[in-house]
Amino acid sequence: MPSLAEEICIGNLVSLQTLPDSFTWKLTTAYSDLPPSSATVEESIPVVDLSDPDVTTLLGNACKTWGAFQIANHGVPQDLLDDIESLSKTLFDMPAERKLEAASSDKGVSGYGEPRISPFFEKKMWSEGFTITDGSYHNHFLTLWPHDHTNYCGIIEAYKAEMEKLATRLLSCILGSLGVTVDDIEWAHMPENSESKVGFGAIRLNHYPVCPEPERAMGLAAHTDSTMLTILHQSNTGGLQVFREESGWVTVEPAPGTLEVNIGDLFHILSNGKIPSVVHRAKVNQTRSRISIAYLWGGPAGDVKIAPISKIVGPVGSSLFRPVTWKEYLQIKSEVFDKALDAIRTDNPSNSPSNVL
Ligand SMILES: C=C1C[C@]23C[C@@]1(O)CC[C@H]2[C@@]12CCC[C@@](C)(C(=O)O1)[C@H]2[C@@H]3C(=O)O
Ligand SMILES: O=C(O)CCC(=O)C(=O)O
Ligand SMILES: [Fe+2]
Repeated sequence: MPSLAEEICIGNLVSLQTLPDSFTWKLTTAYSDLPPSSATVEESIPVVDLSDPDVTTLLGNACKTWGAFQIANHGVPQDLLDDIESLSKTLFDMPAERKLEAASSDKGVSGYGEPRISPFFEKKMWSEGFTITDGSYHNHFLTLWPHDHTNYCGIIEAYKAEMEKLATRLLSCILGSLGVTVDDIEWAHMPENSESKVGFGAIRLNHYPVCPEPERAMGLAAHTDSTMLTILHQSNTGGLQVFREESGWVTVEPAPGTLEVNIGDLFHILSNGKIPSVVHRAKVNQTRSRISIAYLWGGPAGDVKIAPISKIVGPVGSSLFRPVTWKEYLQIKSEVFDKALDAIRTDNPSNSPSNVL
């Protein structure tokens, strides 16, 4: 019987020459690895310069076509990106036993561990990570860095502040491309929600160690983020792939100075389906390990319901999704994973009151 450290920590597997069966994926299911026959040229997601005068149109097109894009001139200081990347490296370089002292509890999400989506897959993913959803990372950091935790906590706080600023800016540009403003979001007018119109979701530090057989392994399986949007910083090693029906899996090469943005399920709901949430995954590498840092921008806190923006639905249109709170949506996602959007669709016969127990 393997110990918890052997069971959970990919750090113990890097010396292996072959992939254990429990980590070997058959990549023939839902999203094929092969490009569709219609895909002719090698494609890539757009890089949008945020200082471009046409930024609203450019972001709108990228969102509608891909649900993902890279951004240049985003204003996040390079030093901060370097700091959070080196914080992540320091953490993942620790021995398995040390990392496990900061493991997320059985019920909790925050802390060190496997990707949260792991239970939905038969095979294990070739990655480890650390999730920050609340203040509990202070205690985890104190355990990991007894003498230096204040410094590391400061990096997280500064990162959160910069990312929130950037996410808010992106939200207003993307809404602009749909002909609406933040004030058209119904919950934005609620006085009790004035402190934070969209809530913090999570920061996920991901580590993908060198892998003996990358073709047969999976770093992070295909998923959409539940968020409004996710801002991703990837180290200089590629691995992120986004899926588009017409193109198949497309690798997002890390371009120096850029950040990658994924549209999440909440934005899909707000836009009444006009903007897709992007299916993405992370592949691994035979010679280089990889770090990525995802800032997952969540929904509004508490009882506030998220629903398609009325002005986008229009006077005669119909709302594709029923209203849900962010907490409720995360719960649905944790139960039905990739069927979560279907579970709240108003035109899905299995969601009609007579079919809901
Ligand atoms: C706020 C959240 C989004 C997330 C679930 C969580 O409660 C905390 C972890 C987040 C994350 C990060 C990696 C990918 C993802 C799908 C996962 O398994 O955990 C997302 C979740 C999500 O977007 O649903
Ligand atoms: O590591 C990556 O490139 C993807 C990470 C990701 O999708 C996530 O953390 O949600
Ligand atoms: Fe993701």
